[in-house]
Amino acid sequence: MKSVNVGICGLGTVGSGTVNVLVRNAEILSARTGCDIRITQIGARRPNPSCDTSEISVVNDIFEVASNPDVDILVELIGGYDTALKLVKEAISNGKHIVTANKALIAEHGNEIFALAREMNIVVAYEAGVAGGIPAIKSLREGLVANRINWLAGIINGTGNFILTEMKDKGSPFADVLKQAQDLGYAEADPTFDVEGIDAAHKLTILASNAFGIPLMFDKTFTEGISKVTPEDLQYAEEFGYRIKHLGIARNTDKGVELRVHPTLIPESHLLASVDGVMNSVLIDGDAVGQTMYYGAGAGSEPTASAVVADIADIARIISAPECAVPPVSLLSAGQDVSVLPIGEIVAASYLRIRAEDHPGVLMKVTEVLGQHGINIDALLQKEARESDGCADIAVLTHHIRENLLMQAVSEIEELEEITSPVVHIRVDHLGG
Ligand SMILES: NC(=O)c1ccc[n+]([C@@H]2O[C@H](COP(=O)([O-])OP(=O)(O)OC[C@H]3O[C@@H](n4cnc5c(N)ncnc54)[C@H](O)[C@@H]3O)[C@@H](O)[C@H]2O)c1
Ligand SMILES: N[C@@H](CCO)C(=O)O
Ligand code: NA
Repeated sequence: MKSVNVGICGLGTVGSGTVNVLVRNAEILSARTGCDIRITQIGARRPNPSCDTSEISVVNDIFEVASNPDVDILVELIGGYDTALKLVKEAISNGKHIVTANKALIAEHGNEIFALAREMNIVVAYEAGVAGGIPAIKSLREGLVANRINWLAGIINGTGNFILTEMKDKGSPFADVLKQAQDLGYAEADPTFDVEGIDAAHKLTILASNAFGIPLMFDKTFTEGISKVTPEDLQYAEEFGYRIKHLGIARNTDKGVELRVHPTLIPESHLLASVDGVMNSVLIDGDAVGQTMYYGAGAGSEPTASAVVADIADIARIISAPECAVPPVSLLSAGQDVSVLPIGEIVAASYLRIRAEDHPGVLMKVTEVLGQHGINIDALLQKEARESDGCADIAVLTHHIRENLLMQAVSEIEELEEITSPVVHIRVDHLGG
């Protein structure tokens, strides 16, 4: 049986989970891959009581792992950009295959990393970085390989989904729920990455690249977080028969590719609407298969380790198989330049929340502005004025409209003297329904 030697850098939440899964399931893994997969070295600043490393060589300097001749696969689980990039490049240059859970690194430096990997004939695998334990990348790369992918949409940040769920179900304050997610090891080192949609944009960039065969285009991904979603919006959405979810959406259109992350109203009857808590889900529409949907834990120690170890097993098979039997672990294609549709050009239905002074005729003025821009109202509700400020909320669902046109109407509504605060705008998506 061929030995495959693994070096792990970083022994935090995911690193310790990876050690535990590799050790606990060693027999199953060797039966399934035909390889003896063993951890030969760990690079860590300190031991982690969540896993037993007493029989493994542990060094402080992670760069020792990158140059260790007894390491075939370097597993990067330190997170962050600069050191991680240096480590991965050094390991590739030394002929080591890479497994990483670092979506920030792949989304922002992946084009450079893959170019180097191609030169060196090295595999770089990153399943754990996208939707944690869900085999989303593997599904796109292998299970759906026959399809032209039309679009995909996903709840791909566990922390954000956890926050929206707790706010809706328990009315819990934002800060308390975020603290809980941090304590459970779900949140990024900088939790604004979760809350402001940057983490989801990293993952969407990677999904879109795999789905459409395009370069990684994180800089062109439109990103809006959940920090401005209020309990009122969650409640009004529910009254309209919708839920608000933080979605990453990638669509292949005639005019260009849509790449966007933002809070989204989706019909309450849609399967994605019931994906709650830290769970993730990815919905993919392919021309042959139609829609397929994947659901599972998007974060956490062992769920994420499950994907890290799956990548290690894939690479073990590749390096132990005769060349003619190499399984299909492709690198991202270099792709060609593609145009990404500016957010103003997308055509979507929308939810607007307009806070207005409670005077006769205000509702008419608002609907008149919408009508003048050719914006059709699908549904509307007005709430009683609050005693505190004498203002009432008007919530509107519009029909599909190009976003630039809608924004013109919104700024005209904001100019009306009875409108006391900025209009809240959340996009609506029926997700192919
Ligand atoms: N936590 C999750 O649920 C989850 C899920 C998917 C992906 N990820 C990604 O996995 C990676 C690791 O996340 P985590 O949650 O395990 O983070 P973590 O903070 O728990 O662990 C990172 C570990 O790396 C160590 N480290 C950092 N720099 C180091 C260095 N130079 N030398 C030695 N050790 C160093 C830290 O001390 C820490 O123990 C990140 O890229 C993260 O985005 C995490
Ligand atoms: N912070 C991320 C971890 C998984 O990538 C999340 O909450 O989804
Ligand atoms: Na995954």
